[in-house]
Amino acid sequence: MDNTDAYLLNFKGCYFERSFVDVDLLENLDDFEIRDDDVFIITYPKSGTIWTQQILSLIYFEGHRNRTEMVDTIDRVPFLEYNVHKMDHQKRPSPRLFSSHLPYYLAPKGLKNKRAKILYVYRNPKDVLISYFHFSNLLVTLEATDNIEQFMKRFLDGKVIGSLWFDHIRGWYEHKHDFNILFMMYEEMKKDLRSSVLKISSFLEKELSEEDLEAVVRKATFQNMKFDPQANYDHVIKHEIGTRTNEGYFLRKGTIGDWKNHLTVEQNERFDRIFQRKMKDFPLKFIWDINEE
Ligand SMILES: Nc1ncnc2c1ncn2[C@@H]1O[C@H](COP(=O)(O)OS(=O)(=O)O)[C@@H](OP(=O)(O)O)[C@H]1O
Repeated sequence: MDNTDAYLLNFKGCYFERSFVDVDLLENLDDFEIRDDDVFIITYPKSGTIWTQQILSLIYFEGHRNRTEMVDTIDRVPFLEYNVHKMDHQKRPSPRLFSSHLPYYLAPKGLKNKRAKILYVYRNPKDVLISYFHFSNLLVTLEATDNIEQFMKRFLDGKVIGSLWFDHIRGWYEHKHDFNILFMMYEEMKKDLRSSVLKISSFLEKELSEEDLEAVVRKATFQNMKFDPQANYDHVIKHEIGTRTNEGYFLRKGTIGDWKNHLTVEQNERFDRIFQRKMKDFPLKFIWDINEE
């Protein structure tokens, strides 16, 4: 039986997590007021959102020394369409930081008019798939399965939050001229976090001193975030959303190529064939297999 509708809500062709999505906001997205100094992190799920939230909140709020130490990342860089803590975004002081998994065609009009800045972070979809598989088994609000084949089918049918990976990235990339947008690749961030933070801060026109740069890089490593209660969403997922087990974490492995530990040779080849077919005329170059040190 297909349980998609029990967990997901389809709004104008894109799937959202049913339990948390703000339907009222979705219906009025076009008119959501955007400010020039707003910054949006836009991702397909499981591509590095929380990581980029951490980097941005450190750059903007100097989370390490500006009395924001006690504020969860989710409140510093809240999701637009998943307003978990019922914030009144119009009352938030500038500059506002947002996160979102929206497809390009649902973006508020102000973003399309190049007001505000967007960071679009993307990741090897095979690693996204594996991260998503574990996450779906962790959260009570997502449909669990212990069968990768079943999850892969769901992922390739686009019956997951954000719908089809291929459409999400293509949509944003092909419409990049409508937005003030920087594309960042998870694997590049992983390979060279320092250069990635510099690239991000330069796009945001936020100059960092050498000391601040070092602090951002240090606090945005996987190891540091995993043990930082404000950064790792532990409270939110365990006490507000709910988990099926006590074992899992939002920050699970944070590596490149974990798909190799999960997909069979046949599944990998099938995925590659679909990838080639869907992305063959796509101009953005992907370099997934950067070796980790
Ligand atoms: N600092 C750092 N370095 C490397 N990797 C990191 C980092 N922070 C988060 N992550 C990994 O990102 C994955 C979660 O993705 P998202 O934050 O986009 O998830 S969500 O869409 O907001 O639910 C998830 O990937 P997996 O570990 O492969 O499951 C996280 O571990």
